[in-house]
Amino acid sequence: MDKVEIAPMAVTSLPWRDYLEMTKPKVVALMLLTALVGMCLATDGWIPLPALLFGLSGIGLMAGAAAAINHLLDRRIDQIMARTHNRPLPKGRVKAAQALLFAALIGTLGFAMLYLGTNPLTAWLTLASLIGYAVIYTGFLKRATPQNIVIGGLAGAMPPLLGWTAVTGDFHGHGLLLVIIIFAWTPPHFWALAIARKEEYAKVGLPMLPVTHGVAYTQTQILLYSFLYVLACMLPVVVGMSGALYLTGSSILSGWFLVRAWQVKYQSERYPPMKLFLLSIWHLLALFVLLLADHYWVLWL
Ligand code: HEM
Ligand SMILES: CC(C)=CCC/C(C)=C/CC/C(C)=C/COP(=O)(O)OP(=O)(O)O
Repeated sequence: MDKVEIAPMAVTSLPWRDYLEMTKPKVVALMLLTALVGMCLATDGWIPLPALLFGLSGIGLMAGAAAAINHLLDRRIDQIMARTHNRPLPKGRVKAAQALLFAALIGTLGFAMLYLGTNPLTAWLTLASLIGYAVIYTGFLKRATPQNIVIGGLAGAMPPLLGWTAVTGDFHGHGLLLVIIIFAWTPPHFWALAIARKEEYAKVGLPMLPVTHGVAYTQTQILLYSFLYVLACMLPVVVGMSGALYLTGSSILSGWFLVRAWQVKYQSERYPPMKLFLLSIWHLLALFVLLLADHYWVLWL
């Protein structure tokens, strides 16, 4: 019997994949983990189910909408850069109007879920984060200053606080402290990649730090922000939010990150910046899992 062959195009051109790609699903997934940790640390009991379900769905949908707007506004520069030229908009698989409609739909749905299912504070704060990333960072800062990701990084760092307020309906310094950790993490995370992609950013005229100030200066900044990051990682212990398990685990993680950041500065032939970019993602993930483990470990003792 003849084999029935499935044409590869039939698989690769499924439109939902393009829409999913525009939401930057892996980035949003890590953000949702940090939001979940914010929720868990906000309470000693169970997270109320509506806050958990509507909170995570709403934050995820609005972050996905912000990412889709980023794809829309960046479609022309994305077309030129090798890393991004295959994206749905530059390739014409999704039209600009479709992307806008998609972002508006999921963004509105996310806002409604947060407003009605959690509380107005969380809905407005998440909207502010969406505007911070999609409009202020993408539309303005990214093209204006090499400090773009330091300032714009605040929007991406917000999810733990959003998770916190989804549960409590109120600000708390401890939630803000988790934001500070991600805020300090963002420059080593992004500049490590920016060094590796320096030529591409220069080609499209984006003023990323390695383009405007050179690789050596960026490596120094990565090392300095890595010190800030490990200091920020100690804050949960300093304020008594986390205990011995977190202290032990995060100290090991911090030492490891500092050694790698030091190597990026002084031995980059042995440890290239792109490796630090990948490490940064696993590092933040491990750190937030530790915060969670420490929280429940202490409660169950
Ligand atoms: C302004 C702040 C940020 C900037 C400029 C930035 C930049 C980037 C860039 C350019 C990539 C793409 C790498 C590629 O396509 O190969 C990336 C990947 C990634 N980022 Fe960030 N990032 C930021 C904040 C965050 C935050 C807050 C998180 C999560 C808490 C995060 C998690 C990730 C993850 C998980 C990936 C890997 C995605 C994948 O492999 O598809 N980033 N980041
Ligand atoms: C509501 C809320 C929590 C909003 C946060 C939204 C969000 C998805 C932030 C992502 C941060 C990020 C990946 C920035 C890279 O953008 P880039 O344009 O520099 O990178 P690119 O060239 O890969 O697109």
